[in-house]
Order: sequence, then C-alpha cells, then structure tokens
Amino acid sequence: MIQSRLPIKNLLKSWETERLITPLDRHFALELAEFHRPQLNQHSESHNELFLLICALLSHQLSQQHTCLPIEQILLNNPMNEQTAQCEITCSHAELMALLSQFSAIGVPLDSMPQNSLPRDSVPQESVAQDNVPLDNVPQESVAQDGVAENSSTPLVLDQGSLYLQRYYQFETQVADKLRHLAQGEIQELPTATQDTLNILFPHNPQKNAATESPVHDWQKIATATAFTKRLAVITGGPGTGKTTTVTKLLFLMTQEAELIIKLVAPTGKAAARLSESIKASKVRLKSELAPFADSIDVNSLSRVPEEASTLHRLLGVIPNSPQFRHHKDNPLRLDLLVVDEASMVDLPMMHKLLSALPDHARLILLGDQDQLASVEAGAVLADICAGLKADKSQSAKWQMRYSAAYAQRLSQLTGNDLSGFISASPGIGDSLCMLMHSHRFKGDAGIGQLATAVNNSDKSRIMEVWQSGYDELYWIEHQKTHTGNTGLELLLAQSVDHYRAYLELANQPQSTPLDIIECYNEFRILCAMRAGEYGVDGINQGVRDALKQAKLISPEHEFYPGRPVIIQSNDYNLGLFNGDIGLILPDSATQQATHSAPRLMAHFIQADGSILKVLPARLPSHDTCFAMTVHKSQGSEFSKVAMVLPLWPSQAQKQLLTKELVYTAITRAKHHFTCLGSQTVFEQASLQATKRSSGLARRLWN
Ligand SMILES: Nc1ncnc2c1ncn2[C@@H]1O[C@H](COP(=O)(O)OP(=O)(O)OP(=O)(O)O)[C@@H](O)[C@H]1O
Repeated sequence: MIQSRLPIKNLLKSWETERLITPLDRHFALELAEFHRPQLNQHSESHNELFLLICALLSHQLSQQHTCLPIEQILLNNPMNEQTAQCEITCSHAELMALLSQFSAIGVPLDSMPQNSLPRDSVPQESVAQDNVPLDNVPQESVAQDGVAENSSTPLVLDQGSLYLQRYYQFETQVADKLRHLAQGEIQELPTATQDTLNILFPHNPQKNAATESPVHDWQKIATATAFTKRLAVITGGPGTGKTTTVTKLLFLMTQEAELIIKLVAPTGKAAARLSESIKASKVRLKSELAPFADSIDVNSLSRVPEEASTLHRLLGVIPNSPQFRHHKDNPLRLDLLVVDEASMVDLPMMHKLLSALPDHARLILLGDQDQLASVEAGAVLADICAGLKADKSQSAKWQMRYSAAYAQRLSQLTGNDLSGFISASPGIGDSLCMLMHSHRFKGDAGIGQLATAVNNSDKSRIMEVWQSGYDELYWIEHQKTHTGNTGLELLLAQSVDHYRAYLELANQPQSTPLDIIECYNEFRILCAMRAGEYGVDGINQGVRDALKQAKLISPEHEFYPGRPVIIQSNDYNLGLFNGDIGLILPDSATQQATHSAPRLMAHFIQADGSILKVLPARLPSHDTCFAMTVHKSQGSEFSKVAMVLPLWPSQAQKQLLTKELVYTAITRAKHHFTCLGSQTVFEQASLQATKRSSGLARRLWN
C-alpha cells in the first residue's frame, strides 16, 4: 500500500532539511500519529506509515492556504510532487478512501461514507480507546467560543473526497450553512414608493448591444434590487464597475424605508479608508443626479447614508492579547445591515467569525473583485462563492448569472430587465449574486483595462498585442541591458527617484501638512511579486533607498530618517496600528512648537476617518521600509502610478506564486500608469497560471 525508500519518519526529516516541508508540518504529523495510531492488525505498520505521511501532507497543504487535502492529489503525487516520488501509495482512490475512513482519528460524516467502506464497529476497540487527545493544536477556549468542534471527536475529517483538519471542516461547513441560510431569506414586500425610487435611481436606458442587438441589462439596478430583496447579496466586479455607486444607491433606498443600523467594514484600515472616501464621493454625485427629482424624493435623506467605515477587527471587537473577538454567536453584533468591502481579502476563519457574530435578522452585502488575489490566509471564500457563475468554455462571456425561475421573474418585474435568459435548473446560491462587468473607470480602449482583461482571461496573444499597442499608460522595462546601457533595474530605480522626489521635496516645505505629504507619497508605489532577493521587496527597498540618498533626497544615517515610509507587519491594538498600515516618518511640528527645539521625528499614519495618527518610531510594532511592497499587501489600495517588479529567473517555488491573480491585482492597483519590470516569458507564464486553492466551499454552496 505504501512503498518508500526510507521509513516515513526519516523521509519527513529529510524533506524538512530540504525545506520542502516546515518543522511544524513534521511535528504535527508525528504528534498526531503518536496519539492516533490506526488499528492494530497485520497491516498496522504500513497503516501507521500512511497516516504519518498523510498528516504531513495535510499540514503542508494548509500552510499553502488550502483548506483541505483532496485524496486524488495524494494519489497523483500531487501536493508534494518530487517529494512523494520518493514514496508511492499503491492503491486505488476507492481503496484509499475506504482505508482512511477506518482510521479512528478520521471522522466521516454519515452522508459521505464511502460505499465500500467497512462499518466503524469493525475497528478494534483498543485503538478507539486511545483517541482521547486534543482535537488539534487550537486552544480549547477558542474552539468552544467559535462554536467549532463542540460535537466533534476526531482531529481529522474525511468528507467528499477530501481530508480536513476538524477545525477547518467546521469553518467550511458552517460558513456554507450560514451563507445558504442567508441566501434563502427573501423580503417579499416592496412598497410602491420604493419601486418608484428604484426607477429614479436607475432610469430606463434603452441601449442595445451593437453586435447582438439584444437589450443591455442594467446590472447595477439588478444588483440593487437583489440586495433590497435578499438577506444575502454578493456584488462583485473589477475596479470601477460601480460597486460603490450601486451600494450607495441601495443604502439610500433602504434608509428611505426604515431606520436601520448599518455598518460598513473592510479587512484593512487602508481599504476601510478608501471605502469611506468612495461612499462620500458617490453621495456627492448622487445628490446632484437626484436634484431634478427633489419634488418626488427626499434628497436630503442622503445624509442618513453612513460613510464611516471601520476594519473587520474593530467591528468584531478585538480583545488585547487574545485571538477571540468580543462579538461572536453568543454576543452578536448590534446591526441590521452589514456591508463588507474587499471581500476577496477575507479568509475562511475570519468569514466564519464574522458570520457567527451576525445577528439572526441581519442582512449581509459582500462587495469585491472575485478575480483578485485570494486572501493571505486559508481559503478563497469570495472566489468559491462566485465559482458557480463560471460560464462553460462554449460561451463567449467568462461568467453567466444563474437564477431560479421564480426569482428571475421577480427581479425582471422589479427592474424592467428581462432575466429569462439566465434561469438555471440548479441555481445554488445564484439568486443572491450579481456580477458587474462593465468598467466605467477603464474605458473600452484604455490600456490598463485592456491589459487587466487580457491577463484575467489568460489570453497570451492579446497580452502581447496590448503591450505592443503603444499605450501611453503602459510602460515595459526589460530586465536585460537597455539601449542606454543600463539594466532594467537601474532604469526602474532612476524612475522611482523621479516619482518619489515630489513627496520628499514637499516634506521639506514648512507649510506642507503630513496629510499632503502622505497623499503625494501615495501617488506612486513599487509592487513586487516576491519578498526576498534582488527583485523582491527587500532588494528593491534597498536599491531605492540608495538611489534617493545619492540624489540627496534622503539622509538615511539612522534607522529612522525624515521621509522614510514604513509598513506595519503586525497588529498593535493598543496603538491602533494594523498589519499593512503604511505611514511616513516626518518631523512633528507640534513638538517643535511646544519645546522650541528641533522637531521630534514621529511616524504619521492616515486613519480611516482622515485624521493623522502620530506614533513615536521607537514604539512602532514590527515594520519594514515601504518604497516597495508586495502585491499581496497592496490589495485594497490604489495608486496613480504603479511599477510592478517580476523576478528575472524565478525558482520553481517562486513560479508557483506567480499567478494571473497576482499580475491582475498589481495592474488594477494603477489608476493612470502601469510599468512592469520583467521578462516577457515570466510575465506570460504568470498570466497563464491561475491560483488553485483546494476547498469544498464552492461545492457546498452550489450543489
Ligand atoms: N452606471 C454608471 N454610469 C456612468 N458612470 C458610472 C456608473 N457607475 C459608476 N460610474 C462611475 O465609475 C467610477 C467608478 O465607480 P465606483 O467607485 O462605484 O466603482 P467600484 O466598482 O466601487 O470601484 P473600485 O473597485 O475601484 O472601488 C465612478 O467615477 C462612478 O461615478
């Protein structure tokens, strides 16, 4: 059943030495195998070996942000490729499933029992009796409060062909249950006045598709009607497709109806600040759009639409030095409607916490771009929610709405848009979803939008065509020496000096405020695919720092110097600083006035409400310089100009991280100009590789 050149224990050690797995993966496997020895029979030794191997593979899989380990991957030698080639599992999928379901450490939900598996009571009792050990390495108090694992007795679960850690299994099934439950909730009554206001907010626009002559659907109106009538609405779309505009109109509609407690949140402080700004701007636009209708609707009630957004952590109530939040299922949030922006950044455990804390009557609206990078931690919740809308290859569009017949009819009546062409016999949670596909920011022929679309579609020839079209807003720097005799990196550093010069000069002018300086700094950012190496964040930060020093724009003699940008790497709830927050070290004019001495250096951060938070540099939690940052950390932010850096010769491990979602996210952070330092091959390879996260959530939501 298992053939290995070394005992698995030794094999894991050698993988650890080769850094193919982490020490945590090996220790996790050893500990679990020690407590949960499979039943004793003539195969017990090979069963133990198999169990040990599978535990290590599962732990490795979780560290790669998957939420489970599909059994077929074990057999394909997949998650560990060259590693598993050193040992082989010689049984069929069905045999392996049947075998695993007999292991006392692996629970099997009743509806997921492999048909040919033996009944549980055939397992010798002495092995069952050993299983009185902790569920996993999660502290027990958190297990209890989350409502996770209370009734579970095995550390692992085998369900629908995948192996889970009990904790992740509970997260996934409970998130799926809650989302499905919310999606079923429908508000039947729609007062006539609301219908009238909906029509004013979205006037009839009798456009036709130029190619097909079919009417163009007003998906923003359909999304608004969905969110008004459903307890769960997921409104997705790329940058500038009108998500904020739509949700502002929706909130206006809702505040006309009733007094509701509405909360706006985003995963990071930066994203929350941007949501606030977007809602404010959207309200201003809406106010002028509605001015002609002042006789029929109360335009002033727009002031009831909230515009302050906070982070998810703040909403849930952080408890210092604890992984728990103040709000959970036994102490739910006090709100009627929750809007979560940048939902693609929300990982599975966080989504679980959020849904657990939602009161029974509340409505939930998730906003985000399903094509962006998945969350930094485990899972790809938004992508899984949208997975059921993926069109099959025969269709020209990438996505296809999927409504139940009854709800399509209702939405058609409410919005005046004919949705009969989008009815599905198996709509899953499709009634709650709405995808906005037309970008109002990147007009049809704009280079950034074209490139983003080509990358998103992994369209190799179109990608090259866009790069070669001579768009002013796109600029390519080849890694190798250019006609000027400089390397691509030297060219990028020279350009970075030009871009960063503006904020550093502004910082030297006495009348400049920290807000002006930070906003000027935020005009440009270098985004790296990697952290380490010459072309990673570390190398590029060093390079820019040296180049700025040479240009006499900074004097980095000390650790903290005026103009040094810093990015926070961990949460400090007492200071109110969170992972990913970015600030600038600047002289604090207030200390100068107070003490009549040289101004003290302080780190300055823009808060979600637009105010400035000042922190003594010595008190900063762990942080890094931020002339360059990773694409991952840039999610939820936008810059006027972006330069993306791809590695020159990516290693095998780096290649796995270079995905089209990463490139797409970097491109769409740029509002006006996008530069790429790379090689054509690496850009293409990355654009053709889609992120794969193993998870059963999509299946649970759509089947
Ligand atoms: N139906 C529309 N017609 C014309 N312009 C629109 C429409 N909807 C949105 N816009 C404009 O497009 C721009 C982007 O809209 P909005 O901020 O709502 O998009 P978004 O999807 O929230 O963007 P992001 O993902 O970047 O936050 C705004 O200037 C807005 O006024």
